[in-house]
Amino acid sequence: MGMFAGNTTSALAMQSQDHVAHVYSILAMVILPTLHNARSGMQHVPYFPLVAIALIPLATYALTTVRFQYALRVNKNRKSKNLIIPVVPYWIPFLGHGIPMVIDSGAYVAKLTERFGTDTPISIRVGKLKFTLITNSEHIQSMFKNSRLLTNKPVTIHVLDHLLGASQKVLSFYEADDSGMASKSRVGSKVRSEDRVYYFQLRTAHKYLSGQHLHALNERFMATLGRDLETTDISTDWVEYPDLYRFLQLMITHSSIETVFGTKLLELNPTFVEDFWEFETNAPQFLHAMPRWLIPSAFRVRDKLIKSFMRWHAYANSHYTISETNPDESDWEPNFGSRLIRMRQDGLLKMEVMDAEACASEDLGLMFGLNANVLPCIFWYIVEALRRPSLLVDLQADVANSISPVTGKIDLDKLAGQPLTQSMHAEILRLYIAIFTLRHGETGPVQFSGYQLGTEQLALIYSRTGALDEEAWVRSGRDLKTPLEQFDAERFLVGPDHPLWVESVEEKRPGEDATGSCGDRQFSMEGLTGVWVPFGGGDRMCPGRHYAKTEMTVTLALLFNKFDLELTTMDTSAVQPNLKFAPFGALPPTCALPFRIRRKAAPAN
Ligand code: HEM
Repeated sequence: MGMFAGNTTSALAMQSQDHVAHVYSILAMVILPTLHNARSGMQHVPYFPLVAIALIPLATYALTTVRFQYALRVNKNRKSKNLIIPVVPYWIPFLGHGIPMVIDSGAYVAKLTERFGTDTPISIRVGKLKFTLITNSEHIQSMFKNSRLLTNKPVTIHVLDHLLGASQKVLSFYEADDSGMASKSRVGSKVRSEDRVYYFQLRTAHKYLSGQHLHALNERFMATLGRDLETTDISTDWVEYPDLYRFLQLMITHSSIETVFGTKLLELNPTFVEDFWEFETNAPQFLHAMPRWLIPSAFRVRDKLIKSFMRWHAYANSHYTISETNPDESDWEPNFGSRLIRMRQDGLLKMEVMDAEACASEDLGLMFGLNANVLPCIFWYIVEALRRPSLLVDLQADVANSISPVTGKIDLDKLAGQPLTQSMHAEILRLYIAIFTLRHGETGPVQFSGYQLGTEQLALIYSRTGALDEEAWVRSGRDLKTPLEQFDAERFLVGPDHPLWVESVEEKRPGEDATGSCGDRQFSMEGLTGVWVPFGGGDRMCPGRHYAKTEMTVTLALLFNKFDLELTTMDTSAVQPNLKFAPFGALPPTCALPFRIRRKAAPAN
């Protein structure tokens, strides 16, 4: 049975009625005798305060249940306008749903979705915070259409504060930016154009992670990783390693950092890659706002990373003058690396609040975005291929089909458009990303699908909801030969006799989410908007998604081109995605996966 099967609004209403009946019977058992006793002077009995305290949760649950059911009833009559977002019943006043949200928010949101279905958005309370869970793909699309009115400010500030350790001055600076995301400041905003930090961050990321700049980054990543794999000391004899994830972390992160941030950051800070991954392992603890005294070594390594960035910024700024207007400025140079980094530095230094430490924590944030989600995805990309030898052969055939006859090198745009490679990439993200996307109406309430997101509410969209929602996938025209809990590299492929097959597939520009077609197989995302959301959505959708795809596909292509790589254990069932990292992004493996590797012998001649 589907994860959300049978969860219709009426089922929801019936469930609520059951709750109400249950609550009333408890109240009848506890409150009525208590009232009677109270009247007859029993309040002097020593356990009376305990009974009174016990009554508070009961009364709260009763009231919130009645309110929940009332909302459902009203919605039934109103059909599609001015609908009320029902608040999930809770027991403890003020705290609301805080305890399960703090313990494991991903699991709790999944549980609520399973219980209440996806027809109606539902609201939960965590102290003063009010979240609206949007689980229906049409509601999600409707919400993302309002991008201009929405912000992710509270999330950005939480990340800056707890993950990146930004100062109070920086947090207030972000808080004060009310200029919006359009190229012109919002009317009435007094923020200096140089201080439009949200607009600046997003515009810079979009500009320098797409088009010609993306092309340059892709090529450089391929060349850098190719060089690093060539020069690594793995010989033509088999060598065993205990942990594939660790091996990839050290190997790929180095190439990825050099591509985006240049060579000097790593030269000046030789332990940077190891430090970064130690910091990253503690990301859930930081994001749960754990204080320094509870995780002192995690804080120490973060302090070290901040100092590493500061040392590098000081060096690079004294050896290179950044200028956006300089036509000779190349796409990449060793001090600052890519244009993305140079243009960010340039803009950040124009913001008065951005001192050396603040600039360092900004780049730590970008470094996190660059690596923390991609590396686990690369790991699963390789492991799922190794688990199915014929899949690995087919993926390598995609690579072989993408070799340019002119240059003899992989044509990355062609590789990115191969249907199986596209489907593999989409499936890895579907299964191994568990991320909350949050939105907030910045200037007033926001309407979506007949509901209203109040200014005090945060819309919460969980990538795993759509990823595992059978009803939504069937609605999108897919037949689910493999259950959604399982991996299927061909999940996004359709054949000529499939209703989703498109006769003439338009040529798309590099970097766009193209529909790839090759022979009798076509990659199709049709009907999955709002269902497949690993990169968020709307105007703020991850600007690094195209580069992330290159990293995954190129790593597999180069690794298996240069090396033979085999798992040394046949039973990999213990290697599961670690849900401790939900809902913060990609899920690393729960345990180490041993493997062996040897360099392919050079072809004789
Ligand atoms: C598998 C890999 C990745 C995943 C799953 C991922 C996911 C996300 C998500 C969910 C968001 C928030 C989107 C929203 O709120 O709608 C985001 C934002 C962002 N990502 Fe990624 N990301 C990935 C890789 C990358 C890479 C490689 C880069 C950089 C090169 C990057 C840079 C960014 C930036 C700069 C933002 C913030 C955009 C803003 O200012 O709102 N990401 N990413």
